[in-house]
Amino acid sequence: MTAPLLSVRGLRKRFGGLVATDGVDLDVVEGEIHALIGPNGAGKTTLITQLFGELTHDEGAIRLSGEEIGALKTPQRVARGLARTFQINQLLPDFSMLDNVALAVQAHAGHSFRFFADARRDEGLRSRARQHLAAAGLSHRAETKVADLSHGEQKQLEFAIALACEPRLLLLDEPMAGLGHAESEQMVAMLSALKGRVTMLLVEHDMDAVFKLADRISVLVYGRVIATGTAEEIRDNPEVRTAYLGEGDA
Ligand SMILES: Nc1ncnc2c1ncn2[C@@H]1O[C@H](COP(=O)(O)OP(=O)(O)OP(=O)(O)O)[C@@H](O)[C@H]1O
Repeated sequence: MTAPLLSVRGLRKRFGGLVATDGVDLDVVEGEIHALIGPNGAGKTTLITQLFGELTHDEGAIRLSGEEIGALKTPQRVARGLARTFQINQLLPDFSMLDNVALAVQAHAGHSFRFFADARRDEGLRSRARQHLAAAGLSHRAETKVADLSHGEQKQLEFAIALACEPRLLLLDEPMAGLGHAESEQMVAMLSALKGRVTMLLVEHDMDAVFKLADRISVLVYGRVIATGTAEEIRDNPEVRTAYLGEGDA
């Protein structure tokens, strides 16, 4: 088997007496969409924040392409290819989508662009930003102000901004949350189109979306991965059915 892009071993995080992640082992292979599912409170968000370095872990190892990154701060992890979708409130509401993505390209590119380049004028920055907007299915709305976007479009814009970091592994925490049926379908189409181009670890409660998108699925219960496999394997796994899917989520 090819060495995994992300390899997590024995990751543990305690909040006082509560063990939120309890020795997580997880491998994400280059090119795949790997979904992480599990009941409320299973530790999925805690795991994502530990991977991104916003929360320090108590024990365990996190390796990206074989390099141990567990002691690194978030910006150093981003420099090595990790990205997480930004929160909507970090967008600039009075600027266009294109401006927002161009600013993200500028922030990520650092010295490779002119230091004082104006992201609202520099054609190099804007051309890269247009490519990321196209990948997120937003080309037709590039000049629209963020304040005028629908909730679903704002979520797609988060992707375009995450893509501006040119990630090798994108961490997605519930991208379908709060979306209506049509918006969810659009999001699934957009993620499908990105498949293979960016490796993704996707935390999601929407099982239809998970089963459509994921190459492999890991199930987290009480802070531990109890199973990893294809959609079919996970659906047929009796332990998973009892611990999660049997609850009526699928
Ligand atoms: N900062 C914190 N301090 C104390 N407890 C926390 C903290 N963050 C999370 N927890 C607890 O850790 C456990 C795991 O929470 P987490 O949010 O990671 O679960 P989750 O699987 O993402 O849940 P959901 O699907 O509902 O988002 C929960 O019991 C939660 O209450």
